[in-house]
Amino acid sequence: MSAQVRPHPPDNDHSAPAEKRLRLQTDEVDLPTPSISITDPDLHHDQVQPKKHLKKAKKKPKHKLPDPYSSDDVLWRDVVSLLGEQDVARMTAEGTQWDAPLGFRDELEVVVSRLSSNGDALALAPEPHSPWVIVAPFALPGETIRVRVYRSSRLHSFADLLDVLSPNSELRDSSRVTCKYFGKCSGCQYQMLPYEKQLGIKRDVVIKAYQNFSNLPASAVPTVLPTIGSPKQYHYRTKITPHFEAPPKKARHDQGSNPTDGIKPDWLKIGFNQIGKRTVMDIEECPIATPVLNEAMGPIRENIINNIWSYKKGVSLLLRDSLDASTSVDADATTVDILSAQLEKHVCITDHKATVREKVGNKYFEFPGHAFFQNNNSILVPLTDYVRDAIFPASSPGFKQPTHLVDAYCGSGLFSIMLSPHFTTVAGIELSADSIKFATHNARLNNLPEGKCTFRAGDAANIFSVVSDFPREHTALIIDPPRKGCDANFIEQLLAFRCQTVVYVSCNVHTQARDVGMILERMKSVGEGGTRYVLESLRGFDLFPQTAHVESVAVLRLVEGGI
Ligand SMILES: C[S@@+](CC[C@H](N)C(=O)[O-])C[C@H]1O[C@@H](n2cnc3c(N)ncnc32)[C@H](O)[C@@H]1O
Repeated sequence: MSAQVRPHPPDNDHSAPAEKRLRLQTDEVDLPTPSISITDPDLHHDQVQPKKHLKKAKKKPKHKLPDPYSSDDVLWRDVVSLLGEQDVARMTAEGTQWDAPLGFRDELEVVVSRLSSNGDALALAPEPHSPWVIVAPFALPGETIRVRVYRSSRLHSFADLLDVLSPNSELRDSSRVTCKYFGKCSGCQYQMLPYEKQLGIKRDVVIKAYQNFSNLPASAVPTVLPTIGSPKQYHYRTKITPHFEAPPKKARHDQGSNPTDGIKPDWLKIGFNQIGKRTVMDIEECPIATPVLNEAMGPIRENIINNIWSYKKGVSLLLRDSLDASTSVDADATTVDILSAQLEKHVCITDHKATVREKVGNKYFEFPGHAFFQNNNSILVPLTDYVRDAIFPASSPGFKQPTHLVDAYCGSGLFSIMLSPHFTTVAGIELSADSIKFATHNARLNNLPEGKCTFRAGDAANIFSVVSDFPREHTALIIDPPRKGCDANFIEQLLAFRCQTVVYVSCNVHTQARDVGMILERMKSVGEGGTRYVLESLRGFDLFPQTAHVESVAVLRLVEGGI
Protein backbone atom coordinates (compact mmCIF):
# COMPACT_ATOMS: atom_id res chain seq x y z
CA MET A 1 0.00 0.00 0.00
CA SER A 2 1.30 3.46 -0.83
CA ALA A 3 0.72 6.50 1.37
CA GLN A 4 -0.12 9.92 -0.01
CA VAL A 5 3.34 11.35 -0.48
CA ARG A 6 4.09 13.63 -3.37
CA PRO A 7 7.17 12.41 -5.18
CA HIS A 8 9.68 14.90 -6.53
CA PRO A 9 9.71 15.60 -10.23
CA PRO A 10 12.50 13.71 -11.98
CA ASP A 11 14.53 16.82 -12.81
CA ASN A 12 15.87 17.49 -9.33
CA ASP A 13 19.00 19.54 -9.14
CA HIS A 14 20.70 18.67 -5.92
CA SER A 15 24.04 20.26 -6.43
CA ALA A 16 23.66 22.65 -3.49
CA PRO A 17 25.07 21.72 -0.12
CA ALA A 18 22.35 21.28 2.48
CA GLU A 19 23.48 24.23 4.58
CA LYS A 20 23.04 26.62 1.62
CA ARG A 21 19.41 25.71 1.13
CA LEU A 22 17.19 28.27 2.73
CA ARG A 23 14.43 27.04 4.92
CA LEU A 24 11.25 28.81 5.85
CA GLN A 25 12.59 29.73 9.28
CA THR A 26 15.50 31.68 7.85
CA ASP A 27 15.84 33.93 10.87
CA GLU A 28 16.07 30.97 13.22
CA VAL A 29 18.72 29.17 11.27
CA ASP A 30 21.63 31.56 11.04
CA LEU A 31 24.29 28.88 11.17
CA PRO A 32 26.51 28.99 14.22
CA THR A 33 30.11 30.06 14.18
CA PRO A 34 31.72 27.93 16.85
CA SER A 35 32.84 29.97 19.82
CA ILE A 36 34.14 27.00 21.77
CA SER A 37 35.77 24.08 20.00
CA ILE A 38 34.61 20.54 20.56
CA THR A 39 36.77 17.49 20.85
CA ASP A 40 35.63 15.33 17.98
CA PRO A 41 38.72 13.19 17.36
CA ASP A 42 37.79 12.89 13.74
CA LEU A 43 37.70 16.65 13.32
CA HIS A 44 41.14 17.02 14.82
CA HIS A 45 42.52 14.22 12.70
CA ASP A 46 41.34 15.88 9.51
CA GLN A 47 41.92 19.51 10.38
CA VAL A 48 45.06 19.77 12.51
CA GLN A 49 48.17 19.33 10.39
CA PRO A 50 51.71 18.84 11.66
CA LYS A 51 53.96 21.85 11.03
CA LYS A 52 56.11 20.24 8.34
CA HIS A 53 52.99 19.80 6.21
CA LEU A 54 51.98 23.45 6.45
CA LYS A 55 52.15 23.84 2.68
CA LYS A 56 49.81 20.93 2.22
CA ALA A 57 47.52 22.29 4.91
CA LYS A 58 46.85 25.39 2.81
CA LYS A 59 45.29 23.23 0.11
CA LYS A 60 41.52 23.12 0.14
CA PRO A 61 40.51 20.04 2.13
CA LYS A 62 39.11 17.29 -0.08
CA HIS A 63 36.10 16.89 2.14
CA LYS A 64 34.54 19.75 4.02
CA LEU A 65 33.59 18.85 7.56
CA PRO A 66 30.49 20.45 9.06
CA ASP A 67 30.84 23.43 11.35
CA PRO A 68 30.47 22.30 14.95
CA TYR A 69 26.84 22.51 16.12
CA SER A 70 25.56 23.19 12.60
CA SER A 71 22.63 21.10 11.41
CA ASP A 72 25.06 18.92 9.41
CA ASP A 73 27.09 18.32 12.56
CA VAL A 74 23.94 17.40 14.47
CA LEU A 75 23.04 14.99 11.66
CA TRP A 76 26.54 13.50 11.72
CA ARG A 77 26.13 12.54 15.40
CA ASP A 78 22.83 10.86 14.54
CA VAL A 79 24.49 8.97 11.69
CA VAL A 80 27.30 7.75 13.95
CA SER A 81 24.83 6.70 16.61
CA LEU A 82 22.79 4.66 14.10
CA LEU A 83 25.82 2.96 12.54
CA GLY A 84 27.43 2.24 15.88
CA GLU A 85 30.83 3.43 17.10
CA GLN A 86 32.53 0.22 16.02
CA ASP A 87 31.71 0.43 12.33
CA VAL A 88 32.47 4.14 12.33
CA ALA A 89 35.87 3.62 13.98
CA ARG A 90 36.73 0.84 11.53
CA MET A 91 35.74 2.84 8.44
CA THR A 92 37.55 5.91 9.75
CA ALA A 93 40.70 3.82 10.29
CA GLU A 94 40.36 2.29 6.82
CA GLY A 95 39.74 5.72 5.30
CA THR A 96 36.50 4.52 3.69
CA GLN A 97 34.09 6.86 5.44
CA TRP A 98 33.70 9.02 2.31
CA ASP A 99 33.42 6.09 -0.11
CA ALA A 100 29.71 6.12 -0.80
CA PRO A 101 28.45 2.73 -1.97
CA LEU A 102 25.58 4.49 -3.80
CA GLY A 103 25.71 6.78 -6.80
CA PHE A 104 23.71 9.82 -7.92
CA ARG A 105 20.08 8.83 -8.74
CA ASP A 106 20.45 5.29 -7.41
CA GLU A 107 17.06 4.08 -6.20
CA LEU A 108 16.53 1.68 -3.32
CA GLU A 109 14.10 0.52 -0.65
CA VAL A 110 14.96 1.03 3.00
CA VAL A 111 13.29 0.69 6.37
CA VAL A 112 13.40 3.85 8.50
CA SER A 113 15.10 3.28 11.86
CA ARG A 114 14.65 6.68 13.52
CA LEU A 115 14.37 10.42 13.02
CA SER A 116 17.34 12.75 13.08
CA SER A 117 17.18 15.85 15.26
CA ASN A 118 16.70 17.85 12.05
CA GLY A 119 13.48 15.93 11.33
CA ASP A 120 14.79 13.67 8.57
CA ALA A 121 14.30 9.91 8.49
CA LEU A 122 17.43 7.78 8.97
CA ALA A 123 17.67 4.27 7.55
CA LEU A 124 20.47 1.73 7.33
CA ALA A 125 21.31 0.93 3.72
CA PRO A 126 20.67 -2.74 2.96
CA GLU A 127 23.33 -5.20 1.73
CA PRO A 128 25.46 -4.88 -0.33
CA HIS A 129 25.63 -1.16 0.57
CA SER A 130 25.99 -1.44 4.34
CA PRO A 131 27.27 -0.06 6.61
CA TRP A 132 25.90 3.24 5.33
CA VAL A 133 23.03 5.55 6.30
CA ILE A 134 20.31 6.97 4.06
CA VAL A 135 18.80 10.34 5.03
CA ALA A 136 15.38 11.15 3.54
CA PRO A 137 12.64 13.68 4.37
CA PHE A 138 8.98 13.11 5.36
CA ALA A 139 9.28 9.47 6.43
CA LEU A 140 8.74 7.94 9.85
CA PRO A 141 10.30 5.18 11.95
CA GLY A 142 9.18 1.69 10.93
CA GLU A 143 8.17 2.72 7.42
CA THR A 144 9.49 1.01 4.31
CA ILE A 145 10.24 3.73 1.78
CA ARG A 146 11.53 4.01 -1.75
CA VAL A 147 14.17 6.70 -2.18
CA ARG A 148 16.49 8.14 -4.80
CA VAL A 149 20.00 9.26 -3.82
CA TYR A 150 21.07 12.78 -4.80
CA ARG A 151 24.19 13.50 -2.76
CA SER A 152 26.61 11.62 -0.53
CA SER A 153 28.63 12.71 2.46
CA ARG A 154 30.63 11.07 5.26
CA LEU A 155 28.99 7.68 6.01
CA HIS A 156 25.62 8.84 4.69
CA SER A 157 23.76 9.71 1.51
CA PHE A 158 20.88 12.15 1.09
CA ALA A 159 17.90 10.88 -0.86
CA ASP A 160 14.52 12.08 -2.09
CA LEU A 161 11.49 10.25 -0.83
CA LEU A 162 9.76 8.65 -3.81
CA ASP A 163 7.13 6.59 -2.04
CA VAL A 164 6.08 5.28 1.34
CA LEU A 165 5.56 1.57 0.64
CA SER A 166 4.37 0.61 4.10
CA PRO A 167 3.31 3.54 6.26
CA ASN A 168 3.55 3.46 10.04
CA SER A 169 -0.16 3.69 10.80
CA GLU A 170 0.48 4.42 14.48
CA LEU A 171 2.32 7.60 13.58
CA ARG A 172 1.33 8.71 10.11
CA ASP A 173 -2.06 10.32 9.66
CA SER A 174 -2.16 11.87 6.19
CA SER A 175 -5.60 13.36 6.88
CA ARG A 176 -3.85 15.86 9.16
CA VAL A 177 -1.88 17.41 6.33
CA THR A 178 -3.60 20.70 5.59
CA CYS A 179 -1.03 22.25 3.27
CA LYS A 180 -1.03 21.46 -0.43
CA TYR A 181 2.72 22.10 -0.56
CA PHE A 182 3.62 19.69 2.25
CA GLY A 183 6.08 17.08 0.99
CA LYS A 184 7.75 19.56 -1.36
CA CYS A 185 8.23 22.75 0.65
CA SER A 186 11.19 22.83 3.05
CA GLY A 187 9.26 24.73 5.74
CA CYS A 188 7.43 21.93 7.61
CA GLN A 189 8.50 18.38 8.37
CA TYR A 190 5.78 16.97 10.65
CA GLN A 191 2.28 17.84 9.39
CA MET A 192 1.45 14.12 9.07
CA LEU A 193 2.13 13.55 12.77
CA PRO A 194 -0.41 13.88 15.59
CA TYR A 195 0.60 16.91 17.67
CA GLU A 196 1.35 14.87 20.81
CA LYS A 197 3.84 12.81 18.79
CA GLN A 198 5.53 15.98 17.55
CA LEU A 199 5.96 17.09 21.16
CA GLY A 200 7.42 13.69 22.10
CA ILE A 201 9.90 13.84 19.22
CA LYS A 202 11.01 17.31 20.32
CA ARG A 203 11.59 16.07 23.85
CA ASP A 204 13.87 13.39 22.38
CA VAL A 205 15.77 16.11 20.51
CA VAL A 206 16.48 17.88 23.81
CA ILE A 207 17.57 14.61 25.46
CA LYS A 208 19.87 13.76 22.57
CA ALA A 209 21.36 17.25 22.42
CA TYR A 210 22.53 17.00 26.03
CA GLN A 211 23.86 13.48 25.42
CA ASN A 212 25.79 14.50 22.31
CA PHE A 213 26.88 18.07 22.96
CA SER A 214 27.03 18.88 26.70
CA ASN A 215 29.94 16.65 27.74
CA LEU A 216 28.05 16.18 31.01
CA PRO A 217 27.67 12.86 32.83
CA ALA A 218 24.10 11.51 32.71
CA SER A 219 23.85 12.15 36.47
CA ALA A 220 24.21 15.92 35.91
CA VAL A 221 21.28 16.12 33.47
CA PRO A 222 17.77 15.95 34.95
CA THR A 223 14.97 14.00 33.30
CA VAL A 224 13.83 16.20 30.45
CA LEU A 225 10.28 17.39 31.13
CA PRO A 226 7.51 17.00 28.53
CA THR A 227 7.54 19.62 25.79
CA ILE A 228 5.03 22.42 26.30
CA GLY A 229 2.77 22.61 23.27
CA SER A 230 1.80 25.71 21.36
CA PRO A 231 -1.79 26.94 21.92
CA LYS A 232 -1.94 27.46 18.14
CA GLN A 233 -0.60 24.66 15.96
CA TYR A 234 -1.44 26.33 12.66
CA HIS A 235 -1.78 30.02 11.75
CA TYR A 236 0.71 30.90 14.48
CA ARG A 237 3.69 32.27 12.57
CA THR A 238 3.80 36.07 12.72
CA LYS A 239 6.66 36.51 10.26
CA ILE A 240 7.42 34.90 6.91
CA THR A 241 10.03 35.77 4.31
CA PRO A 242 9.09 34.35 0.88
CA HIS A 243 11.55 35.10 -1.88
CA PHE A 244 11.83 35.16 -5.67
CA GLU A 245 14.54 35.39 -8.31
CA ALA A 246 15.00 38.23 -10.81
CA PRO A 247 13.94 37.47 -14.41
CA PRO A 248 16.47 35.23 -16.17
CA LYS A 249 18.32 36.85 -19.12
CA LYS A 250 16.52 34.73 -21.68
CA ALA A 251 13.09 35.67 -20.35
CA ARG A 252 14.08 39.35 -20.39
CA HIS A 253 15.23 39.00 -23.98
CA ASP A 254 12.06 37.17 -25.08
CA GLN A 255 9.73 39.50 -23.26
CA GLY A 256 11.32 42.80 -24.31
CA SER A 257 9.48 45.59 -22.53
CA ASN A 258 6.04 43.98 -22.78
CA PRO A 259 4.15 44.00 -19.47
CA THR A 260 3.07 40.69 -17.94
CA ASP A 261 -0.62 41.78 -18.01
CA GLY A 262 -0.98 40.22 -14.60
CA ILE A 263 -0.14 36.75 -15.88
CA LYS A 264 2.64 35.06 -13.96
CA PRO A 265 5.41 33.85 -16.25
CA ASP A 266 6.16 30.12 -15.78
CA TRP A 267 9.70 30.76 -14.60
CA LEU A 268 8.59 33.11 -11.80
CA LYS A 269 8.21 31.37 -8.45
CA ILE A 270 7.42 33.39 -5.34
CA GLY A 271 7.64 31.32 -2.19
CA PHE A 272 9.95 29.11 -0.17
CA ASN A 273 12.69 26.67 -1.11
CA GLN A 274 11.81 23.19 -2.23
CA ILE A 275 12.98 20.45 0.07
CA GLY A 276 16.44 19.27 -0.93
CA LYS A 277 16.79 21.90 -3.65
CA ARG A 278 18.10 25.39 -4.09
CA THR A 279 15.13 26.39 -6.21
CA VAL A 280 12.17 28.41 -5.01
CA MET A 281 8.69 26.90 -5.25
CA ASP A 282 5.61 28.96 -5.87
CA ILE A 283 3.52 29.33 -2.71
CA GLU A 284 0.22 31.14 -2.56
CA GLU A 285 -0.64 30.37 1.05
CA CYS A 286 1.10 29.03 4.13
CA PRO A 287 -1.12 27.45 6.80
CA ILE A 288 1.39 27.95 9.61
CA ALA A 289 1.41 31.72 8.95
CA THR A 290 -1.23 33.96 10.55
CA PRO A 291 -4.40 34.79 8.56
CA VAL A 292 -3.39 38.41 7.94
CA LEU A 293 -0.14 37.28 6.29
CA ASN A 294 -2.03 34.85 4.07
CA GLU A 295 -4.51 37.55 3.09
CA ALA A 296 -1.65 39.87 2.18
CA MET A 297 0.12 37.26 0.07
CA GLY A 298 -2.28 37.59 -2.92
CA PRO A 299 -1.92 41.37 -3.47
CA ILE A 300 1.85 41.20 -2.81
CA ARG A 301 2.27 38.45 -5.41
CA GLU A 302 0.14 40.39 -7.88
CA ASN A 303 2.30 43.46 -7.44
CA ILE A 304 5.48 41.47 -8.05
CA ILE A 305 4.01 39.86 -11.17
CA ASN A 306 3.00 43.25 -12.58
CA ASN A 307 6.41 44.77 -11.91
CA ILE A 308 8.70 41.77 -12.35
CA TRP A 309 10.74 43.35 -15.17
CA SER A 310 11.91 46.10 -12.85
CA TYR A 311 13.75 43.60 -10.61
CA LYS A 312 17.45 43.21 -11.35
CA LYS A 313 18.13 40.96 -8.35
CA GLY A 314 16.29 38.31 -6.38
CA VAL A 315 14.33 39.61 -3.39
CA SER A 316 13.50 38.27 0.05
CA LEU A 317 10.15 39.68 1.09
CA LEU A 318 9.09 40.51 4.62
CA LEU A 319 5.54 39.82 5.83
CA ARG A 320 4.98 40.57 9.50
CA ASP A 321 1.76 40.38 11.46
CA SER A 322 1.27 43.56 13.46
CA LEU A 323 -1.45 45.19 15.47
CA ASP A 324 -2.42 48.34 13.62
CA ALA A 325 0.49 50.66 14.34
CA SER A 326 -0.49 53.24 11.73
CA THR A 327 -1.36 55.83 14.36
CA SER A 328 1.87 57.37 15.59
CA VAL A 329 2.25 57.22 19.33
CA ASP A 330 3.86 60.30 20.80
CA ALA A 331 5.81 60.18 24.02
CA ASP A 332 3.14 61.89 26.14
CA ALA A 333 0.27 59.84 24.80
CA THR A 334 1.84 56.40 25.01
CA THR A 335 -0.51 54.80 27.45
CA VAL A 336 -1.80 51.30 27.23
CA ASP A 337 -5.33 52.76 27.46
CA ILE A 338 -4.93 54.72 24.26
CA LEU A 339 -3.44 51.74 22.52
CA SER A 340 -6.16 49.37 23.65
CA ALA A 341 -8.71 51.53 21.88
CA GLN A 342 -7.03 51.32 18.47
CA LEU A 343 -5.40 47.99 18.60
CA GLU A 344 -7.15 44.79 17.97
CA LYS A 345 -6.98 45.06 14.17
CA HIS A 346 -4.13 43.07 12.58
CA VAL A 347 -2.24 44.33 9.53
CA CYS A 348 0.61 42.98 7.44
CA ILE A 349 3.85 45.00 7.60
CA THR A 350 6.24 44.63 4.66
CA ASP A 351 8.63 47.53 5.29
CA HIS A 352 11.79 46.59 7.20
CA LYS A 353 11.87 50.03 8.78
CA ALA A 354 8.20 50.19 9.76
CA THR A 355 7.17 49.70 13.37
CA VAL A 356 5.54 46.39 14.25
CA ARG A 357 3.31 46.13 17.30
CA GLU A 358 2.42 42.96 19.22
CA LYS A 359 0.51 42.33 22.40
CA VAL A 360 1.73 39.67 24.83
CA GLY A 361 -0.59 39.14 27.81
CA ASN A 362 -1.42 42.69 28.92
CA LYS A 363 1.79 44.21 27.59
CA TYR A 364 2.52 45.87 24.25
CA PHE A 365 5.73 45.55 22.29
CA GLU A 366 6.91 47.62 19.38
CA PHE A 367 9.97 46.90 17.29
CA PRO A 368 11.27 47.59 13.78
CA GLY A 369 10.16 45.22 11.00
CA HIS A 370 13.71 43.98 10.48
CA ALA A 371 14.39 43.27 14.16
CA PHE A 372 14.08 40.01 16.08
CA PHE A 373 10.85 39.17 17.84
CA GLN A 374 9.63 35.65 18.73
CA ASN A 375 7.55 34.37 15.80
CA ASN A 376 4.79 32.54 17.65
CA ASN A 377 2.82 35.03 19.69
CA SER A 378 0.39 32.38 20.99
CA ILE A 379 2.99 30.71 23.23
CA LEU A 380 4.71 33.79 24.63
CA VAL A 381 2.59 34.09 27.78
CA PRO A 382 3.14 30.40 28.72
CA LEU A 383 6.86 30.81 27.95
CA THR A 384 7.39 33.98 29.97
CA ASP A 385 5.22 32.63 32.83
CA TYR A 386 7.37 29.50 32.88
CA VAL A 387 10.56 31.56 33.11
CA ARG A 388 9.00 33.64 35.90
CA ASP A 389 7.99 30.50 37.85
CA ALA A 390 11.49 29.08 37.44
CA ILE A 391 12.95 32.23 38.97
CA PHE A 392 10.39 32.19 41.83
CA PRO A 393 9.99 28.51 42.76
CA ALA A 394 6.81 27.93 44.78
CA SER A 395 8.22 26.57 48.02
CA SER A 396 11.91 26.24 48.52
CA PRO A 397 13.20 26.48 52.10
CA GLY A 398 15.92 29.08 52.56
CA PHE A 399 15.31 30.51 49.07
CA LYS A 400 16.23 34.17 48.84
CA GLN A 401 13.54 36.16 47.04
CA PRO A 402 14.91 37.57 43.76
CA THR A 403 14.68 41.36 43.41
CA HIS A 404 17.01 42.03 40.44
CA LEU A 405 16.81 40.75 36.89
CA VAL A 406 19.51 40.74 34.22
CA ASP A 407 18.20 40.13 30.68
CA ALA A 408 21.09 39.27 28.36
CA TYR A 409 20.35 39.26 24.60
CA CYS A 410 17.14 41.15 25.48
CA GLY A 411 15.92 42.16 22.00
CA SER A 412 13.13 44.70 22.37
CA GLY A 413 12.62 43.75 26.00
CA LEU A 414 10.22 40.78 25.96
CA PHE A 415 11.41 39.03 29.14
CA SER A 416 12.39 42.24 30.97
CA ILE A 417 9.02 43.88 30.46
CA MET A 418 6.86 40.78 30.96
CA LEU A 419 8.65 39.96 34.23
CA SER A 420 9.21 43.52 35.43
CA PRO A 421 6.29 43.52 37.96
CA HIS A 422 8.19 40.90 39.98
CA PHE A 423 11.47 42.80 40.33
CA THR A 424 12.62 46.12 41.74
CA THR A 425 15.39 46.55 39.14
CA VAL A 426 15.86 45.17 35.63
CA ALA A 427 18.89 45.58 33.32
CA GLY A 428 18.91 44.40 29.71
CA ILE A 429 21.58 44.29 27.04
CA GLU A 430 21.39 43.63 23.33
CA LEU A 431 23.68 44.06 20.31
CA SER A 432 21.09 45.77 18.09
CA ALA A 433 20.91 49.50 18.90
CA ASP A 434 17.53 49.64 17.15
CA SER A 435 16.08 46.91 19.38
CA ILE A 436 17.44 48.68 22.46
CA LYS A 437 15.81 51.94 21.41
CA PHE A 438 12.53 50.04 21.23
CA ALA A 439 13.10 48.18 24.51
CA THR A 440 13.41 51.57 26.26
CA HIS A 441 10.34 52.79 24.37
CA ASN A 442 8.41 49.63 25.32
CA ALA A 443 9.10 50.19 29.03
CA ARG A 444 7.42 53.61 28.67
CA LEU A 445 4.67 52.25 26.45
CA ASN A 446 3.66 49.91 29.24
CA ASN A 447 3.89 52.60 31.91
CA LEU A 448 6.70 50.94 33.83
CA PRO A 449 8.09 53.15 36.60
CA GLU A 450 10.82 55.44 35.27
CA GLY A 451 14.26 53.94 35.86
CA LYS A 452 13.05 50.46 36.79
CA CYS A 453 14.24 48.91 33.52
CA THR A 454 17.43 50.10 31.89
CA PHE A 455 18.54 48.85 28.49
CA ARG A 456 21.88 49.29 26.78
CA ALA A 457 23.28 48.40 23.39
CA GLY A 458 26.39 46.24 23.36
CA ASP A 459 27.84 42.78 23.54
CA ALA A 460 26.08 40.64 26.15
CA ALA A 461 29.28 40.15 28.16
CA ASN A 462 29.40 43.90 28.87
CA ILE A 463 26.37 43.61 31.14
CA PHE A 464 28.37 42.13 34.01
CA SER A 465 30.34 45.33 34.66
CA VAL A 466 27.07 47.29 34.62
CA VAL A 467 25.34 45.07 37.20
CA SER A 468 28.35 44.49 39.45
CA ASP A 469 26.49 46.08 42.38
CA PHE A 470 23.40 43.83 42.03
CA PRO A 471 22.97 41.56 45.09
CA ARG A 472 24.01 38.20 43.59
CA GLU A 473 21.89 36.04 45.88
CA HIS A 474 18.82 38.09 44.93
CA THR A 475 19.54 38.26 41.21
CA ALA A 476 18.28 36.18 38.29
CA LEU A 477 19.88 36.12 34.85
CA ILE A 478 17.96 35.29 31.66
CA ILE A 479 20.03 34.34 28.62
CA ASP A 480 18.39 34.12 25.20
CA PRO A 481 21.22 34.19 22.65
CA PRO A 482 21.05 33.64 18.88
CA ARG A 483 21.57 30.14 17.46
CA LYS A 484 25.33 30.23 17.88
CA GLY A 485 24.93 30.45 21.65
CA CYS A 486 27.11 32.35 24.13
CA ASP A 487 30.81 32.98 23.68
CA ALA A 488 33.55 31.91 26.09
CA ASN A 489 33.98 35.46 27.41
CA PHE A 490 30.30 35.67 28.35
CA ILE A 491 30.45 32.31 30.12
CA GLU A 492 33.60 33.27 32.06
CA GLN A 493 31.93 36.45 33.28
CA LEU A 494 28.71 34.63 34.13
CA LEU A 495 30.75 32.26 36.30
CA ALA A 496 32.45 35.15 38.06
CA PHE A 497 29.10 36.96 38.54
CA ARG A 498 27.51 33.81 39.96
CA CYS A 499 23.96 34.93 40.61
CA GLN A 500 21.29 32.78 42.21
CA THR A 501 19.37 31.60 39.13
CA VAL A 502 20.17 31.42 35.43
CA VAL A 503 17.40 30.67 32.92
CA TYR A 504 18.84 29.84 29.51
CA VAL A 505 16.27 30.07 26.68
CA SER A 506 17.49 28.87 23.30
CA CYS A 507 16.27 28.16 19.78
CA ASN A 508 19.32 25.89 19.31
CA VAL A 509 19.38 23.23 22.01
CA HIS A 510 22.74 21.95 20.72
CA THR A 511 24.67 25.13 21.47
CA GLN A 512 22.66 25.46 24.67
CA ALA A 513 23.83 21.98 25.71
CA ARG A 514 27.43 22.96 24.91
CA ASP A 515 27.18 26.17 26.96
CA VAL A 516 25.39 24.58 29.92
CA GLY A 517 27.97 21.76 29.89
CA MET A 518 30.71 24.39 29.89
CA ILE A 519 29.15 26.30 32.79
CA LEU A 520 28.81 23.19 34.94
CA GLU A 521 32.23 21.86 34.02
CA ARG A 522 34.05 25.18 34.56
CA MET A 523 32.28 25.54 37.88
CA LYS A 524 34.14 22.50 39.16
CA SER A 525 37.47 24.27 38.82
CA VAL A 526 36.34 27.85 39.56
CA GLY A 527 34.77 26.71 42.81
CA GLU A 528 34.94 30.12 44.60
CA GLY A 529 32.77 30.50 47.70
CA GLY A 530 31.98 26.79 47.79
CA THR A 531 29.08 27.20 45.38
CA ARG A 532 28.33 25.64 42.00
CA TYR A 533 25.52 25.58 39.45
CA VAL A 534 23.30 22.57 39.00
CA LEU A 535 21.07 22.00 36.01
CA GLU A 536 17.76 21.93 37.83
CA SER A 537 15.34 21.46 34.95
CA LEU A 538 15.21 21.16 31.22
CA ARG A 539 12.28 21.23 28.84
CA GLY A 540 11.30 22.13 25.32
CA PHE A 541 8.71 24.70 24.25
CA ASP A 542 7.09 24.22 20.88
CA LEU A 543 7.41 27.63 19.28
CA PHE A 544 7.45 26.02 15.83
CA PRO A 545 4.62 23.44 15.40
CA GLN A 546 4.72 21.23 12.26
CA THR A 547 8.49 21.81 11.99
CA ALA A 548 11.44 20.01 13.57
CA HIS A 549 12.57 23.10 15.52
CA VAL A 550 12.31 23.29 19.29
CA GLU A 551 12.98 26.04 21.84
CA SER A 552 14.71 24.76 24.95
CA VAL A 553 14.59 26.22 28.47
CA ALA A 554 17.30 25.21 30.96
CA VAL A 555 17.15 26.34 34.58
CA LEU A 556 20.44 26.55 36.48
CA ARG A 557 20.51 27.15 40.21
CA LEU A 558 23.45 28.04 42.43
CA VAL A 559 23.84 25.54 45.26
CA GLU A 560 26.28 25.22 48.13
CA GLY A 561 28.95 22.54 48.28
CA GLY A 562 31.10 20.58 45.85
CA ILE A 563 30.22 17.68 43.62
C1 LIG B 1 16.94 34.87 20.16
S1 LIG B 1 16.98 36.61 20.15
C2 LIG B 1 16.24 36.95 21.73
C3 LIG B 1 15.67 38.33 21.91
C4 LIG B 1 14.75 38.51 23.11
N1 LIG B 1 15.19 37.83 24.27
C5 LIG B 1 13.33 38.09 22.75
O1 LIG B 1 12.90 37.02 23.20
O2 LIG B 1 12.67 38.82 22.01
C6 LIG B 1 18.66 36.91 20.37
C7 LIG B 1 19.03 38.37 20.41
O3 LIG B 1 20.44 38.45 20.69
C8 LIG B 1 20.96 39.57 20.01
N2 LIG B 1 22.42 39.35 19.96
C9 LIG B 1 23.15 38.62 19.08
N3 LIG B 1 24.44 38.60 19.44
C10 LIG B 1 24.55 39.33 20.59
C11 LIG B 1 25.62 39.66 21.44
N4 LIG B 1 26.87 39.25 21.21
N5 LIG B 1 25.37 40.40 22.54
C12 LIG B 1 24.11 40.84 22.80
N6 LIG B 1 23.05 40.55 22.01
C13 LIG B 1 23.26 39.80 20.93
C14 LIG B 1 20.23 39.56 18.69
O4 LIG B 1 20.25 40.85 18.12
C15 LIG B 1 18.82 39.12 19.11
O5 LIG B 1 18.00 40.22 19.38
